Amino acid sequence: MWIKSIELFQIKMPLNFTFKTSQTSLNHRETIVIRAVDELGNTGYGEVVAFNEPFYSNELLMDSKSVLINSYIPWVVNREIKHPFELHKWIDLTYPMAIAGLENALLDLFARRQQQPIMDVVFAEATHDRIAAGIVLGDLDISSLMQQIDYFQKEGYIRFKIKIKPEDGFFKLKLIKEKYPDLKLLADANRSYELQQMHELKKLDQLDLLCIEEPLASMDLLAYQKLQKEIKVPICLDESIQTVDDLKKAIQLKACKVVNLKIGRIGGMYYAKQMIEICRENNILYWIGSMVESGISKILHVHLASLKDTYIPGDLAPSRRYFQKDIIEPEIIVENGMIQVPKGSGLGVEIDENSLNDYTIDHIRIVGE
Ligand SMILES: O=C(O)CCC(=O)c1ccccc1C(=O)O
Ligand SMILES: [Mg+2]
Repeated sequence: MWIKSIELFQIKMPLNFTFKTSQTSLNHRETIVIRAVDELGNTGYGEVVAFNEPFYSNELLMDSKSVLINSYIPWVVNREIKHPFELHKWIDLTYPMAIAGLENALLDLFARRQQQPIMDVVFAEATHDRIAAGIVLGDLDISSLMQQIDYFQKEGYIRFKIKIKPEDGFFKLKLIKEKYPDLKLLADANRSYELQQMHELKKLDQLDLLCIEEPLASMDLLAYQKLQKEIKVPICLDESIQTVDDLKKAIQLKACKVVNLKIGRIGGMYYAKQMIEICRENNILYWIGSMVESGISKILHVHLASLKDTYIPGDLAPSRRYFQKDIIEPEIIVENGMIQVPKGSGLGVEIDENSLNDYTIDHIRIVGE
């Protein structure tokens, strides 16, 4: 396919709630939506999910934007691309979120052009038509936390991820477990514990958690190796696994039993597929996370989570939990705790251009000469 133009829509979406983790507090989500157009007028969309501050990854949205404009996009515009994964031969992983956004847009474009669902282009395997949703609750005070769990479990959600910090993480999880023993429960510490807090970390073993995500402040896999030897609860790595080599090293060291895969963090679907294959070969459990993003990236994660051997339901909740209005049509909805995986070509959803324009704070179009 011949790439005619690429557009960047820098968007700023107000969040319906303050998203609080051990590291930060978010009221808005700013990302960059990428639209790619081919010579036949087909379009494809991807999203660059970097943040404005380095609380989660070192890649900042402004850096993703400039590397896209100055380097990656001039490379693909006015060029014949046989397959979107060709990108990864030319572009390294210095800016994984920028490359993922561009790859995802070209992949959606390519799949639509071939009239194939996006998952069929990448994986030759059966997938679920519907998947279970998962709720992530921020670092809330205990009464709001219990209230929210009560509300969402009545709505049909069964899987809950709770953001925790050392000061009160165990206390909160224990109360939740006592009141709702049957929930599928996990916790994400976002690097807030020290290895020296072993006593606090070991207490998590009492709670029958599905896993503890990214507990340690240091991203040192040797520290994780030590920790996983000491605790029974499976360690799930998120931030610490950015490349295929990181994953191989973690497996070799037995530094984790579970991996949270997010397409932006690891640089695209090309790497997601490789990591899933590696997990399968090494009996590492994997599941699909997310990053408080618009429906464009979220729905791609819904597709990925339709693989049949994910460990637990993903961080995948309805559009309206996050935003008053999403930019995909139909929006992501959850009924009885389940999300329908879109059928149809590419991402299987349309883009609501009005919403996209409403949220846009900067627009750049790059065309070939
Ligand atoms: O609700 C979501 O989209 C996932 C929330 C989440 O946990 C998260 C959101 C943004 C950045 C990092 C993380 C994380 O998994 O650590
Ligand atoms: Mg996480």
